[in-house]
Amino acid sequence: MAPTPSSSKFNQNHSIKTPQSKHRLNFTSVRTPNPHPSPNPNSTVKENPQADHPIEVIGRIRDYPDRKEKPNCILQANPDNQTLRVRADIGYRDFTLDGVSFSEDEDLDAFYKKFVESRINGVKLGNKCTIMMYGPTGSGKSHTMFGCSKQPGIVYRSLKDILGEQEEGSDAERSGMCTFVQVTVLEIYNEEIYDLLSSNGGGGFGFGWPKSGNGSKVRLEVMGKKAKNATFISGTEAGKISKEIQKVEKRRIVKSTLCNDQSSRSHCMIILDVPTVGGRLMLVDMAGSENIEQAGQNSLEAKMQTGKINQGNIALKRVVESIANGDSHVPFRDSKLTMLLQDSFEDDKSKILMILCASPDPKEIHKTICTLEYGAKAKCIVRGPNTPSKDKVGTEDSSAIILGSKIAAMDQFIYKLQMENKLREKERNEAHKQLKKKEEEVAALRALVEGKESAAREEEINLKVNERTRMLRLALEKKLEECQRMAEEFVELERRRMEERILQQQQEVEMLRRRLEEIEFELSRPRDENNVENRSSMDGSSFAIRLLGVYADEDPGMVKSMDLDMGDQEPFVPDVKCVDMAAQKSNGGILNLGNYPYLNHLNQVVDHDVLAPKYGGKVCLSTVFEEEEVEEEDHREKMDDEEVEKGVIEVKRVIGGSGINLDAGSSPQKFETSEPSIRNSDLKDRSEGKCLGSESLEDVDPASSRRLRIQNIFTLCGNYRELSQHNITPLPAKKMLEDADPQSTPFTGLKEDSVIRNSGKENSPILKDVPLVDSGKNLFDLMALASDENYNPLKESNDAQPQIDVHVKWETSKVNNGKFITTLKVVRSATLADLRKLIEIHLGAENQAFSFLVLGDPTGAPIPKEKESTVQAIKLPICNNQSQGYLACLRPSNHLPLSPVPATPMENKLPLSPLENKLSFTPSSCLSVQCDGLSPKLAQHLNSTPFITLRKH
Ligand SMILES: Nc1ncnc2c1ncn2[C@@H]1O[C@H](COP(=O)(O)OP(=O)(O)OP(=O)(O)O)[C@@H](O)[C@H]1O
Repeated sequence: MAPTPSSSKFNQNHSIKTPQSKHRLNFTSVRTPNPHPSPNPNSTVKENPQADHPIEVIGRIRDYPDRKEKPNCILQANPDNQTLRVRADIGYRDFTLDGVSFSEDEDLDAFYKKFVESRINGVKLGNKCTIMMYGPTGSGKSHTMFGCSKQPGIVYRSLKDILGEQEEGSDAERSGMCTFVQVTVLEIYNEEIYDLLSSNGGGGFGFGWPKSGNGSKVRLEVMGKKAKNATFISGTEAGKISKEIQKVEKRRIVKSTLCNDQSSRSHCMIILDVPTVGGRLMLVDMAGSENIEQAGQNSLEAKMQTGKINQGNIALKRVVESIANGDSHVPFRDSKLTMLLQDSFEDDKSKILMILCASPDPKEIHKTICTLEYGAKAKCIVRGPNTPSKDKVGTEDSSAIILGSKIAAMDQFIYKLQMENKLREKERNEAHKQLKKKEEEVAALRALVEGKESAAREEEINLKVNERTRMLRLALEKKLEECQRMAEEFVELERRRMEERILQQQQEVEMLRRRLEEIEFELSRPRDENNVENRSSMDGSSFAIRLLGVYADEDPGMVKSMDLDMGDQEPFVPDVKCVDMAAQKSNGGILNLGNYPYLNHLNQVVDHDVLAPKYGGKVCLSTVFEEEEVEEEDHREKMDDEEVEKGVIEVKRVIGGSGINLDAGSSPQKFETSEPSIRNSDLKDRSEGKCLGSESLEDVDPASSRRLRIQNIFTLCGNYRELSQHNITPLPAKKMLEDADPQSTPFTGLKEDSVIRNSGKENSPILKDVPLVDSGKNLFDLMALASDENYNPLKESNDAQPQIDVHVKWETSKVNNGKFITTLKVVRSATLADLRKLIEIHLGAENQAFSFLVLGDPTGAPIPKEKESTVQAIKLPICNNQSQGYLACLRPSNHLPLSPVPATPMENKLPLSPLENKLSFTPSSCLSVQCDGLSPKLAQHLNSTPFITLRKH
């Protein structure tokens, strides 16, 4: 049997110190300076400057060249290459080592030269060195130790380094100066030591090499700190020995696990003795420390196997901790591995290089941290000085030495902890500073975002805002006060105006009342005084004569009904609606206003049902003509029994000037009167052909007849009243005409031949070309003329006086450019007063205040209104145009508006009754020329005669 290295004669010179001998580890040959001098001057370290770290720890971080996507590296080496930082999501942790190597940066060759070569050189000089690979499974221990096909590992490189490039039979070998080595390869599996160089079927060196890896392994016993009877190979050629080692390497028990396809299930120990110098190199490839479940070892055998593997690792851990702690007992014998490594820890010349293999994979972080913790603890082991006299001293001295060594180790450990603490504190301070800096930046950004850069600026803005708000509030209050004052002034002004108007209207009402009394007085005179002769002799007032004639008892030709409703409350705007009877005829009873341009916008049919409730309770004035439809004079006799189609001409004042077409024939029963003057009985009489003149009425009821007259007159005298409901019973026109006295009525000669014809010219007013019978005809005459569409000028000219044309225009001034108004056809005897009436009708408004200018007059002065009735139209200057008519030049009065439109919007909103409103706009001179035949008071009263509705029979 080949001698074991321990039994080699080269090792006889080395003293073997065990814990039992109480000798502490001490290196004397290869000593590295203490990198951490004790800060404590009283510590034993100072007293023992020889204190040394027997274990050096190097981190070897593997690489994953085969992976396409490399994992994020959780390990980072500091620039000094002695601190390895493990980064995690929650932070990091630093481990101080003697060196760090990343296989990505340094291949095995570089790693070897950097961290291993120096130790190998020491072995060549006779030192003892133990290089052990420690780390979790799959971390690259075997790879680092044995290498791969491309690059050899530490075993082969060290062998080569120790033996050099020697060849067999060289001069050096012949002279005996060459170096040779003895190599022993052991496997510790399941706490058994197997000799990988020996097999049951083979011999030892030269002849005992196993032929193949399949041979059964020889189990060895441990004797002391060595494997008893272990086989070794010796030689001087590195190549040969390397090949043999490669062969036995394959004999290791390898198993595929979840962590590693080729996981080493055993610890492998290669012992290289250099007998010539006494050097010894122990290379230990430990099995991976692993979690049983994680490794997928579920079977009992696998679990026991893994447990045994871990037993060696745990025992080694305990040994390291025990030595680091300075325990008096170091549990070397807890495992076969530690038993064989005892010399490495105890021999002063022995140096341990622990290579911590780790993975940068974040999944392996837990194992990596455990490995680094273990290595950091091993690095702390301190070996005390080996005093020459220690063997001689007694037990007490040895104890003192041990205690001193322990104290020194503890001091060293404390110092290291303090240094680490300081380092941590420094890092914490730096982190705190950075945190503070970041917080300041965040606060500055937040202040910038929120616009709170400075409190002073904000305060300034607030002050400005407050000042501005105060100024605005003051200005607003000032304006409010001003508005309030203006409103009060305006209200006061309006109130005064109202009062003035009320006063004025009261005066007018009083005046009307007096007029009424006068009229009553006149009407109450004896009947013989009211005959035509007497009337014609009364101041030549033709209008009064006609008025009385109209209401004379023997006037059967016309029936006028005038309703008076004293409860009128609605404001109304002057607006005239004339309904052409002829148009009604041709239109089947429906009145057509389309021929009247100024009423075109009013051309809509309004149902009486709509009007009845609206105007039923108002003060109304209406005169209704019921015209018999007579086609020819020869058929008059036959028409007595026929139902006569009736037309209604109504002139209304309606709010807002809305136009109305009345279909009088369609629903005459809706025009029921509320006045006794036109009762149903009266109407019934009418339908029977009786004349409803004053005389007939008096026959029926003298009191009511009188009342009717008074009301008619009152109505004529100027109240603006709204048309109300009239119940019109169709009357045979012929009967009415027969009953009428042609001598006693002013309408004699008018009949259906007297018309007001629409000339059809563009912009022609309704009363254009109106033939004026004579200057004595009043408005009734004129309107009666206008109601006949069958006007024949030739016939008229035969029955009446010859006519003249009067061209009416405004006087040229700054506000009026002499606009032409119309041409009127009047009889030669017509006066300017008659012209005035026609012009006012033509203009469609009653407030047209103007004066006639006699242009031939050298003064050019206007003719006073009182004299208009005395001046004939033929006195006007002759116009030189083709028609050879007369020119009536009108000068608008300044004090009255040319338009009936209210001057101010407030006038539309006056909170007065219609009567009050109307009085302010009542034209004072509207009909003055017509009143020449009456007393001044009556004439004045008639000036405010309202629009009327005529019913012609
Ligand atoms: N630095 C590296 N570069 C390239 N490949 C490597 C490196 N380290 C390890 N490997 C590869 O990883 C695999 C596992 O490595 P290895 O067998 O050395 O791990 P181990 O620590 O010995 O595991 P176990 O304890 O289970 O034996 C091997 O295939 C190996 O070639």
